[in-house]
Amino acid sequence: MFRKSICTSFLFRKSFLRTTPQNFKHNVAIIGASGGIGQPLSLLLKLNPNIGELRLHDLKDIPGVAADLSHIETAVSVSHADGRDYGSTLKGADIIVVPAGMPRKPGMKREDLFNTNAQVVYDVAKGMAEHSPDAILIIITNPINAVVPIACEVLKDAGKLNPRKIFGCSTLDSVRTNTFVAGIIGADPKTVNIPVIGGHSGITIIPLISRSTPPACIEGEQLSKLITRVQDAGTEVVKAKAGKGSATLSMAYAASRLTFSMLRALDGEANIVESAYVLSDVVPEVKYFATPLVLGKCGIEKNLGLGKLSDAEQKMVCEALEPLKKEIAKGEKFVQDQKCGGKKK
Ligand SMILES: NC(=O)c1ccc[n+]([C@@H]2O[C@H](COP(=O)([O-])OP(=O)(O)OC[C@H]3O[C@@H](n4cnc5c(N)ncnc54)[C@H](O)[C@@H]3O)[C@@H](O)[C@H]2O)c1
Ligand SMILES: O=C(O)C[C@H](O)C(=O)O
Repeated sequence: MFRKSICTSFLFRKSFLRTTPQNFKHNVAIIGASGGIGQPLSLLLKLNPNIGELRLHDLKDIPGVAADLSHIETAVSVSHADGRDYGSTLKGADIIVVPAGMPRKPGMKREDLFNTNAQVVYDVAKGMAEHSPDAILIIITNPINAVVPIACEVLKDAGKLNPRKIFGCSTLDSVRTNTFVAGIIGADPKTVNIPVIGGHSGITIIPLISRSTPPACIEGEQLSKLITRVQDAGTEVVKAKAGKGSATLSMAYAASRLTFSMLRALDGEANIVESAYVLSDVVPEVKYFATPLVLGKCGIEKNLGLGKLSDAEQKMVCEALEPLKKEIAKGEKFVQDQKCGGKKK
C-alpha cells in the first residue's frame, strides 16, 4: 500500500514535471553555429533554461562544437547536423537564428558580402518554407538591409510569409549606442536604453539620442562624433581584428539579447520591446525599416513606429531612404533572378 502510494505519487510527479515546464521550453536552431558568432552565441543560449533543444547546423566543424557544448551542466539538449539539407535542424524549431555566411575584411563594405551571403540566406529561407514556416527567423548575416528582403521574398513565393516573424538583427547597434552613451554620461550601460532605427549599414543606422533613457544631454560636435562612431562601429572592430573577421562576441551577446526577449515574449511576458529591421509600412518609401517593436506570442505584436524625432533625426531618416531602397531592390532582384534560373545578375 505504502509502496503503491509512493509509486503513484512518483508517477504523478514525473508526468507533472514532463508536461508543465516543458510547455515553456522552445527549440532554437542556429545556422552557422561553428562560426565566430555561432560558437559564443550557442554557449549563451545553452545557459537559457527556457530552451529545450539547441539544434546546431554548420557546413564545417559542427560535431566538435556540439560535443563540447553538450558537456555543459544545463538541461538544454544539443543536436547537430551539417550539409546543405536543413530539414532535420529546422523541423520543429520555434526560433531560427542565422549567423551563417562570410564576415568582412578590412577595406570591405557590408554590401561586398552580398554575392556570397545572398545564397546562404536564400537557401535557409527555402528550408524554412519547407520545414518550419511557423518559426521565428532572426537573421544576423550581412548585408542585413538586402538579405532580409531575400528571406521575405522566398517565403512569400512559397505562400508562407508571416511578416510578424522575420527579424533582421540590428540589436548590436542599440547595444553599442547604449555602451557609448553610458561612457559619455557616466552611467551603468545596463541602465541606458536608446532605440536605433533605419537599417544596419553606414548612414542607414540612426541612433535616436533624443530618446535616451535616462536623458542624455549630448549636442553639437560631441553628438555628431557619437553618431559617426555608432555608424562606423562595425568597421572599428573589423580594423582592430586586422583581417580576422568582424564583431563576434558583442554580436553573440546582441543576438542572445534578442533571442531571450523573443523567448520571454513567446512565454507570454508583456511589454517586451526590441528594435529590429523588419517588413514595415512605417516609412512609406521603403518596405523594410528598423523600429522599436513590441514582441508577443506570435512575433511582432505591435510596431511602435518612428515615434518623436528631433529635426536632425528626421533628416537622417530622409538620407537613409535612398541607400535602403537600393539594398532592398538588390535583395528582391536576387530572388527574381533565381526564379529565372539564376542567370541574370
Ligand atoms: N547583424 C549584425 O549586426 C552582424 C554583426 C556581426 C557580424 N555579422 C555577420 O554575421 C555573419 C557571420 O559572421 P562570423 O564572424 O560568425 O563569420 P564566420 O566565418 O566566423 O562564421 C560563419 C559560419 O557560417 C558557416 N556557413 C557558411 N555558409 C553556410 C551555410 N550555407 N549553411 C550553414 N553554415 C554556413 C561557416 O562554415 C562558418 O562557420 C557575417 O555575414 C557577418 O557579416 C552581422
Ligand atoms: O561590420 C560588420 O561587418 C559586422 C557587423 O555588421 C557589425 O556591425 O559589427
